[in-house]
Order: sequence, then C-alpha cells, then structure tokens
Amino acid sequence: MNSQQHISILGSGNIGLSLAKGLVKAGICKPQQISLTRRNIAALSQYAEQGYHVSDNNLRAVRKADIVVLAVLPQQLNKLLDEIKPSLKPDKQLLISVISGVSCADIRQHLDLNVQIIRAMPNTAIAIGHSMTCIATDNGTNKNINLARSLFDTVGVTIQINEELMTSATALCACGIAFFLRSIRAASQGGTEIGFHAHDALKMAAQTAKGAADLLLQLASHPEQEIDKVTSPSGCTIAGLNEMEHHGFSSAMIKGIRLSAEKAGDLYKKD
Ligand SMILES: NC(=O)C1=CN([C@@H]2O[C@H](COP(=O)(O)OP(=O)(O)OC[C@H]3O[C@@H](n4cnc5c(N)ncnc54)[C@H](OP(=O)(O)O)[C@@H]3O)[C@@H](O)[C@H]2O)C=CC1
Ligand SMILES: O=C(O)[C@@H]1CCC=N1
Repeated sequence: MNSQQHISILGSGNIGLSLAKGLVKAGICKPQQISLTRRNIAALSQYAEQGYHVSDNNLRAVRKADIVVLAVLPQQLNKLLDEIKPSLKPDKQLLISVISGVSCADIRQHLDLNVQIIRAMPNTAIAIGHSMTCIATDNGTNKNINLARSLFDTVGVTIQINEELMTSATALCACGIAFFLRSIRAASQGGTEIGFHAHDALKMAAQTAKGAADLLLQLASHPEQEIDKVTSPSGCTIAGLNEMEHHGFSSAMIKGIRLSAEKAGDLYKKD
C-alpha cells in the first residue's frame, strides 16, 4: 500500500478492528488511511482519538476507498451490499471479504456487478502480527492477489488456497484460535489444581504452548516426533497423555473442528 491509498473496513467489530490494529502496528499504513464503520459509532470513539476515520456512513467510506474490507456477520451482509452498491467502483477498487461461508460468486451475484473480490480468512492474532490467513479468489487478478497477500503477509503468515476450502480454513485457523486458547486455559486450571496460583499457571501454560508450536514451526518436525522426546519410559508424560486420550482428547478436537467447518459453510442464509 502506498501512502495515498485508503482502506475502508465495513463492520469494525472483533476481526475488523484486529485487522486495522495489525496493519497500523506493522507500519503498512497510518490510522488516517483507514476508515472504520459500524452503526454504533460510539463504540469506536477511542479509534477516532487515534486518528482513524470513524463513521456510520458506509457509502462515504466506500467512495474514498481503494480497498473495501467486508467484515460484518454473514447475516448482515446482504443489507450492507444493497447499501454500498451505488458507491462501488468495480474497475478501481478491490473488495476483500473476511466473511465466513460467503463465496466470491455470492457477493458478485447479490451486487450484480463484476467486482474484483478476494476472500481472506485471518484470525484475531492478526492484531499482533501473528495471524494464519488463508486467501482465495475466483476472479482476482494477479495484481490484486499480490496486493492482498502483501497486506496479510505483514500481519502473519498467508497461504492461498482453493475457494472451496475456505470453510475448512475458517474452522482450523479462525475458530482454531479459540480451540487452542481453551486448551491453554484447561492446562492452567490443571496447573492451579496441582499448586500454582492462577496467574502463574496461565503464564506457564501459555509459554509452554508457544514453545510446543515453535518446535514444530522452527524445526519443521512432526508433533509425534517431539512428543517421543518428552515421554520417558514408564514416565509421567505418557501416563498423563494416555489418560487424556482415554478421555477423547484428540477425538474431541477433531470432532469440534469438523462441526465448526460444517457450521461455517452454513452461516450465510441467502434471501
Ligand atoms: N472474529 C473472528 O475471529 C473472525 C471473524 N470472521 C468473520 O468476520 C465477520 C465479523 O465477525 P466478528 O468481527 O467476530 O463480528 P462482530 O459482531 O464483532 O463484528 C461485526 C461488526 O459489524 C458491524 N455492522 C453490522 N452491520 C453493519 C452495517 N450495516 N454497517 C457497518 N457495520 C455494521 C457491527 O457493529 P454495529 O452493530 O454497531 O453496526 C459489528 O461491530 C464475520 O462474518 C465472521 O465470520 C472471520 C475470521 C475471524
Ligand atoms: O465464530 C464465527 O462464526 C467466526 C468465524 C470464524 C471465527 N469467528
């Protein structure tokens, strides 16, 4: 993005704001280059103080944007598209949708305009530059794909996938943040039960989880390879691990991810 370009995030809730914060933190753009919209703009007052353009006027935000990010809930999308259609400039703007369960074709069909759309599925770690973002498109030009990649690369790791896998990406990566957080919370609760104060237990569990993830990412190794290094014969790790498996640890995670993916594909109720 150059310093003259403007990005408008329509639907500045959890993920919209995380994206805005991540882009500014990465130095990709200044708050003054970002418009944030929602209907209840009082909830955005602290962002106005930081220099973001804050508004409940989607039409105006779209008019000045080079990149329009759609970040409302799936059930809020059609109304938003009807509202912004008169302001869209299909030849000059890129639309990026982070909305789960809505295809590029769904959006073009509803608008009845041949807009360039990239779908992106980031997660809330985008706010601190550690998102796993999947992108997909069915009509984006290389130039626009590269533009989207260049944005999301600055706020984490990006991969391009086939569009039909976007609901799976939603479950594994976007919902996944919650799944791993709950695992860390559960570990910390175990830690408290065996003697640590809650705040120490949480810090110890989070750092241990970070170490485990980094072992895989930095060494490019397989989880079982690293697990084998921890499980001493007749030791306490294998005892704990097997107890967890007897209670369905891996199975619960797999079934949860499957259900989330099913639900993600079902979120957009067409009118
Ligand atoms: N949360 C996450 O981790 C992720 C979410 N997503 C997707 O991102 C989208 C948003 O999710 P999330 O951020 O969690 O949801 P939120 O409810 O937090 O955010 C949606 C925002 O849209 C605003 N909004 C609703 N209607 C309009 C409108 N007509 N014009 C402008 N703003 C509007 C709402 O504010 P108000 O009511 O004040 O208008 C709200 O702040 C969803 O489609 C979700 O599937 C994708 C990846 C990760
Ligand atoms: O829970 C949801 O529906 C959204 C999509 C991915 C993360 N949050």
